Amino acid sequence: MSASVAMPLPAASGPRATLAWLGGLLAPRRALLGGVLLLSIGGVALGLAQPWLSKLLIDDGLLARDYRLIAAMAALMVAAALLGTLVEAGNRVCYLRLSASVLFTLREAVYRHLQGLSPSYYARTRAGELLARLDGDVAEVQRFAIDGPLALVNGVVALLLSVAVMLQLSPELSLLAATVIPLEVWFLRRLRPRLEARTRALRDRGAAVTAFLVETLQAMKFIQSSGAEAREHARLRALNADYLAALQEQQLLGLAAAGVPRLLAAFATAAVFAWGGYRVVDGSLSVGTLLAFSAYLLRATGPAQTLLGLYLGLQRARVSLERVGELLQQAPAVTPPAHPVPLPADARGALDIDGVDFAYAAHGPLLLRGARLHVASGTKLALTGASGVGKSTLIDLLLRHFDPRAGHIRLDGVDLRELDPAELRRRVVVVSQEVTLFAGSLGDNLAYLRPQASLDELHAALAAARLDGLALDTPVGSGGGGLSGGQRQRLALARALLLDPLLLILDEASSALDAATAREVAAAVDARFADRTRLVIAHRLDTVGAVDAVVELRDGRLVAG
Ligand SMILES: Nc1ncnc2c1ncn2[C@@H]1O[C@H](COP(=O)(O)OP(=O)(O)OP(=O)(O)O)[C@@H](O)[C@H]1O
Repeated sequence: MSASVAMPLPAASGPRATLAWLGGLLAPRRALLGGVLLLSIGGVALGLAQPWLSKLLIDDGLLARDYRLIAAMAALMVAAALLGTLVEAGNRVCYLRLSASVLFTLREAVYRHLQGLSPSYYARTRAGELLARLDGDVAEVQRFAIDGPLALVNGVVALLLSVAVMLQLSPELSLLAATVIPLEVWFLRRLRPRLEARTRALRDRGAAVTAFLVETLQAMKFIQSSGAEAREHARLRALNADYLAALQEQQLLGLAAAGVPRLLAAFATAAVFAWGGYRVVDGSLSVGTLLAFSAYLLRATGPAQTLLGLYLGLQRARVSLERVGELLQQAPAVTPPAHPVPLPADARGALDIDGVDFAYAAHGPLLLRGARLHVASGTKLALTGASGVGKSTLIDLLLRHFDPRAGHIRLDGVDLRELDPAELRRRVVVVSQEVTLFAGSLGDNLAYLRPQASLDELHAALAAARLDGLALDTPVGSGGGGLSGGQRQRLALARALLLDPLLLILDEASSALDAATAREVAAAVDARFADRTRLVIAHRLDTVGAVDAVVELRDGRLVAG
């Protein structure tokens, strides 16, 4: 499963590139896949031995009244069934291990890729849509990646073996049974494009329902306060109706896909019995041969159906491959350097913003143009600017969520593009207005950025952030449920107090606190980080304590305030 990280992503879009990528996924599991294939072929061969044994039992044992042969054949049949069960059990175990390892690797690889995408990507993508692709589509791809080769090998082997035995038993009846094949091929060709289109529609509509649920469940309080429950209920009903329509169409096609070949197989069997029965009556065919032939025909229609199902499964998997492929083709906003430069050992948090241009869209208007600022280490700087002028964007640039279009940002003389992003984000810490908390205890959330912090450190951080009224085991709901807005902000500040940043950025970090508490917490933060560089964004500068300088972001430039 460790192959996930090193696994290359498809070089190009399209099902062929993604299939090649899947081949790469299976390559390290060759041995397990080979084992599963061998065991299933063994199972198929053992299953196919049964009708042959019954033919021998009838023709050479029963009709020839050879009791020893009858006993031997009966014993062989039991042995074959027993061995078949053992082989099947071994096969199940190997199959489960193989498919779980492929599923997890695939999901981890896609998740890892998603971890590298920019905040802009998440701003425009629905979480439920991602969930549907990461869950349903990845599972569909995995099923096909494993079941595909297995069904193919099993189906082909079983079909070839059955056909070989049938030809051996009666070439004439074999030819008769084969007449339905061209009809099946014609039917499948007509069905394929429709099935693919319906499957895409079904998966898209399923994802729309998931996206709706994820969004509205998170916003339930707002929906209740807005009295919008009936409207959202109606939206769900409409989405469900859309889904049902797509499901019905897809199921009907699936029914036709299975039903028509079954009908054709019934025709073939009827023809074989009619003609074969005539030959038995006129004495040119033995009863045992006709019975064995019809048993093999039945066994041949099984694999034929499997191969058919595989062909249709390929259409379904292609849709999911495309949907997963679309995620994988999203390029990360920034590329980590191949050979990162470490920060100097005596780094103190000197920040240089040097002629930085930035725009969100490739050809969009510049939000920052030639922004320039030098912040000496240990300085506490207030950053102001009108709403929407780009302050949060500048912070995202400092964390290297994006790269500037022109110019450089340096921390202690090293361009951010040359640093290992993980090291950068350990040393540049942002406490923002939006506090991210996970379901768990207060202590878990506090220690999230530094899990090895001692209990004493955790308590000290809580006290400094004026949160000492709360115990570490206080339960916290997802999104911080159960805590007040001010408590959440103080928790985020307490988190920062546990860290050792070179540059600490407070982006409206105490906006939900009353002025007195905000000043107290600011004093605690200043005492803890007196020698560190601090960048403070606040609408009310009187709550952040004394600052060394004020800088305003105006018209894309940084000017002394
Ligand atoms: N991911 C994004 N993609 C495209 N445009 C964006 C994105 N994020 C922000 N913007 C736009 O960039 C501009 C600057 O936004 P930013 O959040 O940096 O402003 P701000 O100064 O922090 O505002 P505020 O003080 O209101 O928080 C805004 O016009 C915003 O609409």
